Amino acid sequence: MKKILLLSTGGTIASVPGENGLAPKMSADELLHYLPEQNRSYQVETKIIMTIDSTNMQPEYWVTIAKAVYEHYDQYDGFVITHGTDTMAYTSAALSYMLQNLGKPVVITGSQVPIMYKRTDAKKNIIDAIRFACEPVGGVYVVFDGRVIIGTRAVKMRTKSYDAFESINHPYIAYIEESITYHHPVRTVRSKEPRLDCSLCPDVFLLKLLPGTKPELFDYLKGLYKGIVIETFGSGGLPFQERNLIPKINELIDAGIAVALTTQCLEEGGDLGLYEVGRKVNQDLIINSRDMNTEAIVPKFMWALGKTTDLTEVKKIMETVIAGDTTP
Ligand SMILES: NC(=O)C[C@H](N)C(=O)O
Repeated sequence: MKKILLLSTGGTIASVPGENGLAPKMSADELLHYLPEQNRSYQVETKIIMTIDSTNMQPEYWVTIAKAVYEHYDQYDGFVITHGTDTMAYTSAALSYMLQNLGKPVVITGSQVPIMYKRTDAKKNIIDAIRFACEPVGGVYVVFDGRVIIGTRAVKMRTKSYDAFESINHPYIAYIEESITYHHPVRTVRSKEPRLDCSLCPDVFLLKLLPGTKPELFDYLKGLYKGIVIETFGSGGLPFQERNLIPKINELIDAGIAVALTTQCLEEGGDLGLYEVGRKVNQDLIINSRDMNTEAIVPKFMWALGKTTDLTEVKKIMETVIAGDTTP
């Protein structure tokens, strides 16, 4: 019989209505009590890690979650983490970097509707997550609405519908119905020991450009952050007429701040070399995020900057494919 550890962190799934609206209150044990009794081929044990709305998630809490999995790694066959949906994709990506060489599944799930409500999606999602946590695969996964997504590729697309998450720039791994049907192969490392690598520098900023972004903004950011992710237009376009951002970005790099460029387009990634507007920045040190999702770029950047402040090294880590985060 498979032994699974269910770790709860809060979210809508564990929320109850109160005077100020929905707030997470339930423990992992209470969540489990809502599941129908069935002839289970698994045994689930529980542990509360935290009880927060995932809006309040912090990089330091990702470390707490990673450590909880790592500390119990040998005692269980798989792990399920219940989590709020709003920042679930950031957490799943963060865990994908911090938990290396996984030979067992770490599955994150949540729900759009609290488990105590009649029309909840929580029961299905938890049962699906437990079922996938029994599979002989390693790595971090998001299981939601019957779909399995690798941890670095999930994006929350919808605020209300049950199919909140999509796998962006990567195929779905599997679909969970009566049985689990795989659609994409997963590589499981069994020969190596799992490794906890949770060096994190939280000083990362994310900037979405708009027509008219003020270059002076970067002077302010320079003193506050060690890494800046810029969501550019289209394939990597940065404005260089009127409010010219290029000198400011090069100044940041000269000051030792790492700059990663990505695109505001959700699908197909950026290509900095394509247009004149993308080629004008310091090509040697600017980080090209290609088709990584922002939810993965941010924790990866924190993780890379937690190891080194050498911009060449940071660029190397960021541009290395890890846990399927970029299309090679
Ligand atoms: N559906 C949810 O879980 C949303 C909730 N605000 C959270 O992220 O914790």
